Amino acid sequence: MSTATRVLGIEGTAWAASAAVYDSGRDGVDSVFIETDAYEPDSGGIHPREAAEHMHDAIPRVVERALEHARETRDGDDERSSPVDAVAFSRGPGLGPCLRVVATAARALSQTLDVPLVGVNHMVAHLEIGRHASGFDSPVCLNASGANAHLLAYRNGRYRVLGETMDTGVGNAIDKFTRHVGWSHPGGPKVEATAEDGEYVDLPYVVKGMDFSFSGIMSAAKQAYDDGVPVEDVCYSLQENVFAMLTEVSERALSLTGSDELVLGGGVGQNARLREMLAAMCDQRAASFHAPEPRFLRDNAGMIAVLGAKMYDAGDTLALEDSRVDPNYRPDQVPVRWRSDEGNVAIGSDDGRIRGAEAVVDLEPAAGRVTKRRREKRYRHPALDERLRRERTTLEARLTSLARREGVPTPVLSDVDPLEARLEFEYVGESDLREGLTAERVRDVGRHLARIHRAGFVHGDPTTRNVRVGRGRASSNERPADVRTEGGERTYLIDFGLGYHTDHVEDYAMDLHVFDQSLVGTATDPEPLREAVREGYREVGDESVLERLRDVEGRGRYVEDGT
Ligand SMILES: C[C@@H](O)[C@H](NC(=O)OP(=O)(O)OC[C@H]1O[C@@H](n2cnc3c(N)ncnc32)[C@H](O)[C@@H]1O)C(=O)O
Ligand SMILES: [Fe+2]
Repeated sequence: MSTATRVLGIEGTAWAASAAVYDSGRDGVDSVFIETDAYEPDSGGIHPREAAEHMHDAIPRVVERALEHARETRDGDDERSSPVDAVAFSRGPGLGPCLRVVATAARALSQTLDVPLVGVNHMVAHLEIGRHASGFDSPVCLNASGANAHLLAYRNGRYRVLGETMDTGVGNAIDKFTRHVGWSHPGGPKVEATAEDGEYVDLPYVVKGMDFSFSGIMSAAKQAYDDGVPVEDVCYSLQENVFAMLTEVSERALSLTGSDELVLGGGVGQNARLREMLAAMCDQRAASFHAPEPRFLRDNAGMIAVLGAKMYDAGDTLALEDSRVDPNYRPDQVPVRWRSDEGNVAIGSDDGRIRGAEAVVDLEPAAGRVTKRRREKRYRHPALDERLRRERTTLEARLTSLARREGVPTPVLSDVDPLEARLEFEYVGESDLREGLTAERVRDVGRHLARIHRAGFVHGDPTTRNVRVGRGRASSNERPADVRTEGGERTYLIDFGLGYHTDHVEDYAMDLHVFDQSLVGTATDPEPLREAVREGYREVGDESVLERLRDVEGRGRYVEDGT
């Protein structure tokens, strides 16, 4: 007789002292019982020591309640001595003192119940609960939680981080604003309620490829409040911009991976406006969207138990001596053993031209013309949508021309209409670099990037798809040395729509890094190409940028080893 898998989950990374029992069900119908005791700070944000004390008091209570439930709901003919098959706990990321309390409790339970211990990554749990509930095979996942904000997709045994916040988590950013206004923690629900009566005011909007940043918009929001802008207007506009940023990068990730499934995870996912925008975006591109029920979005042990059961079934258990917690545990550090590789998402091999995240592009090679229109995004507030499409169209036109002035082959612009968000270019090249990767061409791209960086701007999205190769007219400023490859062939940079002026070495390094990652994602043997882009860059550009690139790579996010 087949028995169901039953796992006790324990969560306590920050505010939720929570225990749950997942039962996979004998007849295919599973169930999750969750008991949570929330820590509510008297003032300010979460204090790690107070939060740990809360865990210390509350964890035994919620665990006892969950175990009681497990005993009560046991099958009469189940002869196993323990009411659960395994104990799963959040190993990180989270607040160290809280994690240690939870881990200690989990180890003790695993010993007294005499069942294995399973160590769960909290961020992967936020993601897996959506995949579990939706039944999607290979979704892109947007994790919008307090301390984090990630875009994730599965490939070769890991969840890869496609994009993430460059500063704070999305919930924490919102909570900092509400603290400034004097509201109690957590601020997210208060912003949502207050936003209902608000009107739109302009605030910063910062997206770089699939990364995004909240620091600028948060300082501007505080400043607006201090300047007397009605708080409901600030709340409303904060939501409009922050959630549009998250929706935009989610759409870009769908476009770049070719996936047509999106799941949402994390406490901020409880926000109705965020869900509405994501649903509208998916609807507009005929993708499927799933948001788990609120009890599975905010921190909860149910998601720990559900992923714990998958890991337990895959034999992924922990010896006591290996069960240390990790406050900085990243989702891409987790070897994923509980799913087959069929759900691989094609990171880097995009068909973005056709399903374009931003624009519709009409190619007319015979007429030598390309027309690009930035589509209206229904999920965005109309004022924001218009502003972004106009700004990006103008910027794309300007940077494309500026780059050519620096000796970088780019298509000649024949028409711009910022109001219609329309651009018309000369058709260049015969194919994408992606279809014909050679060291020589890649070296040339390295030189091009160095030239535009020296001129004080970045491309913003230099992927192998945004480089065209072929013969073509030389630009007026092009020096003979620029025509590198055989037969007068050139490598053209196109699609400067995400470019911007900057004098920060970090931005230049990130620009190079984006290209480097696109080589890794596209080429079967990327190493010689990665070397070539650096060589090309070194010929023209600044060594400090290459140094910073090494720094960026050392930050640990960008592991693509597939092991
Ligand atoms: C590491 C772990 O401890 C952390 N968890 C966490 O931050 O709790 P979570 O439950 O996923 O998210 C809480 C955040 O979610 C926000 N939040 C809750 N309801 C919200 C709403 N209706 N609108 C916007 N934000 C909301 C809260 O303000 C808070 O910042 C994480 O996942 O990053
Ligand atoms: Fe969380």
